Amino acid sequence: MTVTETARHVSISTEGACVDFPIFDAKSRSLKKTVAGLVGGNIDSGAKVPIIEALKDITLHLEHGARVGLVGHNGAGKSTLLRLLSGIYEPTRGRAAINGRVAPVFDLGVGMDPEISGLENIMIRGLFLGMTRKQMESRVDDIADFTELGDFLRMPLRTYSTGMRVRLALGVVTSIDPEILLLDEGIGAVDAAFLEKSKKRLSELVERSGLLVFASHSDEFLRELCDTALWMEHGQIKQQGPLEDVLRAYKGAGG
Ligand SMILES: Nc1ncnc2c1ncn2[C@@H]1O[C@H](COP(=O)(O)OP(=O)(O)OP(=O)(O)O)[C@@H](O)[C@H]1O
Repeated sequence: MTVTETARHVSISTEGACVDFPIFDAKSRSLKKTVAGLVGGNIDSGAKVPIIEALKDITLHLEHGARVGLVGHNGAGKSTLLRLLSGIYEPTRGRAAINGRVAPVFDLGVGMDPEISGLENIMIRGLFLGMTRKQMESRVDDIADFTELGDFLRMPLRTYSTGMRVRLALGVVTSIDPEILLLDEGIGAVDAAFLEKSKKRLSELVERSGLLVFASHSDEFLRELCDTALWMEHGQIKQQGPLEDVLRAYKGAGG
């Protein structure tokens, strides 16, 4: 597919989209005692079954070229929004339309098999992220070099430390060519030197991708990858605009 064709159709639109989670085994007494805090989505305890309103009335239009950072307190709805934008969650109400091939990178370890080797996992993970076998075959050597895992690449993944797994996953993720890249920060486990090395590859990945939405608690990372931002609070969009404006407002509000 040519760049122009990609540019023409890559987009995400949502209209009044809501995502609710009914909780069937909640303890009603302790819920009544709950005081409203900054953290988490809204809980509607009026109904028979309490409902967590993780996302409420999300109206959003993102086009090719968008580089959007997601900020907000714990439980504000960032991960749920990424899942809605990826098509993993259908809106409970409202609508969401996604045009383009999505690479959801929420959990770096997802799609990894502990019983097969690092090299085999590189292949499997690449296919899961929408690449073809041929594309992965031409990239596997480069990924293997990047991870610096050497002979461990022939060992089963279950023998890896957490940081080693993240190296492998980051190697694969940063080698793909996604139309829509949805990224949840999960890279804390690698050592500082490797993180520095990953930044360049991450930036290049973002440049190659048609549209980026990146949920992160790190200003530094957001500045590196995004130019606009969306501030989520209690499942709603509190502010959307240029990255620095949104960061300033969010920090000013105690974020
Ligand atoms: N599978 C689920 N079942 C029930 N409630 C959920 C589920 N997933 C998310 N929630 C609720 O939805 C709200 C939003 O959660 P979400 O994970 O989207 O927040 P977040 O902004 O990504 O938080 P964090 O920064 O802590 O990762 C929270 O109140 C959470 O309790």
